[in-house]
Amino acid sequence: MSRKRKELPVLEGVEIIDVAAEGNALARVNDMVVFVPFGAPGDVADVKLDRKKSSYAEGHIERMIKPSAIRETPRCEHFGICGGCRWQHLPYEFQLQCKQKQVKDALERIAKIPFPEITPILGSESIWEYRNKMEYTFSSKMWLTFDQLRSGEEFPDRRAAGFHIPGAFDKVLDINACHLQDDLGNRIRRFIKGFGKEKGLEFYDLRENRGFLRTLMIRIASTGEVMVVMQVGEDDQEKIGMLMDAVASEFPEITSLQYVVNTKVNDTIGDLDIVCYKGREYIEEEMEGLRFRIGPKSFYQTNSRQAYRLYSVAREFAKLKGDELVYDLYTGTGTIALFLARGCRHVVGVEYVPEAIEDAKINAGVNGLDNTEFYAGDMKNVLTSEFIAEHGRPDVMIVDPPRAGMHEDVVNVILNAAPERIVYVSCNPATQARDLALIHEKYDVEAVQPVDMFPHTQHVENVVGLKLR
Ligand SMILES: C[S@@+](CC[C@H](N)C(=O)[O-])C[C@H]1O[C@@H](n2cnc3c(N)ncnc32)[C@H](O)[C@@H]1O
Repeated sequence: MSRKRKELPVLEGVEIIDVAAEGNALARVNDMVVFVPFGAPGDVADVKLDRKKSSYAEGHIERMIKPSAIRETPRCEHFGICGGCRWQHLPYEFQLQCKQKQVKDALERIAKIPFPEITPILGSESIWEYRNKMEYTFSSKMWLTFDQLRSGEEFPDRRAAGFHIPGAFDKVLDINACHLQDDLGNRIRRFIKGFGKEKGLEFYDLRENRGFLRTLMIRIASTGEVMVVMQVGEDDQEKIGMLMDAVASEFPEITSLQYVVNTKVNDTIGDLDIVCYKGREYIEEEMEGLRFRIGPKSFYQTNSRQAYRLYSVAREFAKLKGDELVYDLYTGTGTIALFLARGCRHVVGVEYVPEAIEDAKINAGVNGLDNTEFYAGDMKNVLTSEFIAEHGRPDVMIVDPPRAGMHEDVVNVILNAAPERIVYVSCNPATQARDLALIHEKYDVEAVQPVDMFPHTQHVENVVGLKLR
């Protein structure tokens, strides 16, 4: 979304024919693929090119000639500027079809292995307010839209709280309402922004690395518990106390109010001490009677209800009878491991982040599950043939790697361990398909079930059940 556009041509009367990667729409003009953000299949429009490469181009809709019949009015006032929900103008049913196709295409074009019919994607029951966690950034440099710039209006007060614009690290789109989380999240953010302005608390200058209000994380659990973590750029206890007291008194429903002082240049807080100002240090999520403690640094699937459906699919594909040894690789805070622990003999969880492993152990204790053990470290270093000799050959392996998929060494150790079943949960069908092509050496795909965790985005989760041949 650069403002310094090179003078490239306007392509007239372009028909959008499909959706493509990164949530863009796609057109074909004289054998050239043109990616068009916020287009809809069926749109006919004049498209101004912004970037041209040898094999493809990127452009934006300059003039709509005939909008697609499937278009819907986006709910969000920030649609088209905010990088978040790029598919709000597409009906939810159509979004689901696109995600189903994304999974099928990856299996056909990348994995190139036989697979059974893909069961219809499990759509999200809530398509709004489905996120349990949101993170906002405060900035002294509000992003000005093209319309605002063209209007000639002056914007002397550019303090903002919202989201980064892709490709503009120092500017933030001021958000009035985001519909991805319960409206309480909007009210808390708006209150802190208003309070900050009223009391003269400096909004962070991301270029100068100066200021007080930096970021805000809001978690609203399905149990109703609410966590707020305010990141500030100065260790000024008077200001911190004033802000925290005001938030606590305005929002008594907050059960965990925390802050962190960060004077570093980057705004990651993984290495910093977070101070609990009021309430408990964690909130709890609940799933089938299991309680999961979530601290400010803990990972938890952001769509709680769909996480339950995702884990239920994983459990179904694992076909546990009760006496199995299960490995849960990339276990995070051990949620899948604990979810399965009641239905098998023993679970071994492995994960990179030591704090997540600590959470997993705590959650095992909270739930009285003594048939689990967890290990922290890089998968390719931890999961070795020695590790398997020591902990036992697994009957079932659940793998849920990050977007990059699995390291080839890890795939090889899994193939040598040869569990009866593998359940591969993935947030990236392309890398999952790449890994499946290797796993296919010894395994057949038994079942494929996509799950939608993120309505209005192009992201899709996919679960594949595999059986040793
Ligand atoms: C998609 S998350 C899965 C989390 C968990 N299964 C859940 O549902 O909550 C992927 C996890 O893999 C971990 N991870 C990433 N790279 C890793 C590596 N090289 N070795 C071990 N774990 C890794 C991440 O920290 C993250 O917790």
